[in-house]
Amino acid sequence: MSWSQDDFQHMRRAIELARRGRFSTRPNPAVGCVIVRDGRVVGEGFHPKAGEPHAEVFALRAAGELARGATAYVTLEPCSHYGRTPPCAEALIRAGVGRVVAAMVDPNPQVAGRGLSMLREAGIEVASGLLEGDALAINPGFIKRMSEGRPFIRIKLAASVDGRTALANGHSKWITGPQARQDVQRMRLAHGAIITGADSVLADDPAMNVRPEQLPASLTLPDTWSQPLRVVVDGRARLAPPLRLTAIESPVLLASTRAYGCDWPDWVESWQGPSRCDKLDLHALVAELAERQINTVMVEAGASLAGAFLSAGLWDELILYQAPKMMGSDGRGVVNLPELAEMTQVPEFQFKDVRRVGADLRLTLVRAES
Ligand SMILES: Nc1nc(O)c(N)c(N[C@@H]2O[C@H](COP(=O)(O)O)[C@@H](O)[C@H]2O)n1
Ligand SMILES: [Zn+2]
Repeated sequence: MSWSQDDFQHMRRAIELARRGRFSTRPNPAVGCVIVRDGRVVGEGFHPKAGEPHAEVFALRAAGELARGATAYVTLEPCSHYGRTPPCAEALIRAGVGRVVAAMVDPNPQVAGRGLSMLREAGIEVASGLLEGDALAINPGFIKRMSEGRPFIRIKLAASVDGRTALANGHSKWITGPQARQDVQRMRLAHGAIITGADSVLADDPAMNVRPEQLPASLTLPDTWSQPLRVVVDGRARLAPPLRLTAIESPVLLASTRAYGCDWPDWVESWQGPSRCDKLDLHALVAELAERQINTVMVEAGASLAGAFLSAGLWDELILYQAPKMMGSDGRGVVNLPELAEMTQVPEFQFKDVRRVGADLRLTLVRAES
């Protein structure tokens, strides 16, 4: 498929529009649409929130009669099904567009190519795959859940340059600087759930929420944003109020293998899952989160739980903030892994991105290519 300079320009704009919804559309994907007639943009739209119209509908409304014979650039294949809203493919056909360019096929099994087929069958010229990599990068969680049935899991770690997270006596505040901590706030916003462990809650009494006043000033929060679900892996149900985490009125899920002997506020739900090797089965927890339509999960946990997610293969991206400090070999390590006897057993990663955040480094690692 060959694309013109104009095609690239309009799809780039559609991607920019899609990104406006990235903090508010979950469980839906963030999608953008641009309608162009005779080289002139006649309509633009993005999906702001699940339950509200899709990007194509906003763009068609803006274009009105000018949509007839126009080209619609959409970052995701137009939908073909009745979900919370009617099919966009039908709306595009009714509006009489002449050409539809999609960046990628919708991995939702209810759509999966049917939207593009409907358009083709109606005589519309259809092309797909323009700036696909950029479109894939907007919705990693939606794509993961639709194609593999589990959320995209990001493990966040913070350590000194010698890989320590705390002194031997447990003191750990603060390893990274204020800009790295602000970066974590921004990252939390993009996740449907944040997971931590009971040990971290008992040691640090964290709130685990997004604090808008701590977000970068350059970031405009849409009115429709929501707090991520805060999840605590508390296998033996050791937690009890009062906790900062449960005092803040936004959803918390306490995941354990047994019942609690105490009462929690209405916004705190306890969920009992199966155990595996005497611990809460993390596969079952992740499946439960997918069932609850959580697309992206950030694990912000201590060395044991982070290591357990890694060892179980339940991860897609590792974010490691490294502070220019040394805490010495008596300090605590960043992840616990089972004892390894051979170098061939050492888990290998590859760097996807390395950048400075204030005084610290932020390393993004993914699985090594085999
Ligand atoms: N092409 C397209 N544009 C949008 O703006 C969208 N939000 C979607 N989403 C697809 O439709 C499903 C959600 O449908 P409802 O909002 O429930 O009607 C979502 O799972 C995607 O497959 N697609
Ligand atoms: Zn749609």
